[in-house]
Amino acid sequence: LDPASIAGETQANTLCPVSNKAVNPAITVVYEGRTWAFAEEACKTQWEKARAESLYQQLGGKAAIDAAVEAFYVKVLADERVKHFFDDVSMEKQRRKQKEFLSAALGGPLPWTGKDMRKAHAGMEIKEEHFNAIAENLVATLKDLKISDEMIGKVIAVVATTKDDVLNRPKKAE
Ligand code: HEM
Repeated sequence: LDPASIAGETQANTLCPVSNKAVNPAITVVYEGRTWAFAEEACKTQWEKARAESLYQQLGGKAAIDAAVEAFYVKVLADERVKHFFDDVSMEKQRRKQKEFLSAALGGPLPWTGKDMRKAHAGMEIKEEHFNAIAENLVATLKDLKISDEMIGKVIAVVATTKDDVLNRPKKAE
């Protein structure tokens, strides 16, 4: 993915995030403080529709995801089943990365540029019970935030797509 297709904090993107063509600077939308520019009106329409339909936006966008990840790691670090995995981890960095990863996975506007989930968890000996404990903490967090069971189910379905990679299981045949 070309960085020129990502709106910056202070300047708009120069390549269209939908068509990858040069943008028309007159066709823009401001989303969470960043100005996104598009090549065509149709690109803008498509992008806005994708945002509107995303779990990311339905959950409340950046503010909601950030708050959820903060509360999630409070639970994780209090959970005897999994807290030891994070003993030597910078939690400030971890919270930032998880916000970015989950935001992208749930359909937020910014791409994930970190490690793939298999590499990120390689060599940690994470077992299914650990994965399930982590998922349980996420469900409890979302319940605390009064997210509906239907939405929680959808979020967990997205998180579950990382399971084989996080557990370092062989990839399923495609
Ligand atoms: C449930 C799905 C999970 C997701 C979406 C997830 C996501 C992530 C992400 C985005 C990172 C940062 C990757 C990077 O550095 O670019 C990470 C790192 C990490 N994850 Fe997970 N994770 C999941 C499950 C787990 C589980 C089950 C455990 C252990 C119980 C775990 C333990 C860790 C640890 C310890 C790191 C830090 C590695 C380091 O910086 O040294 N994760 N995870």
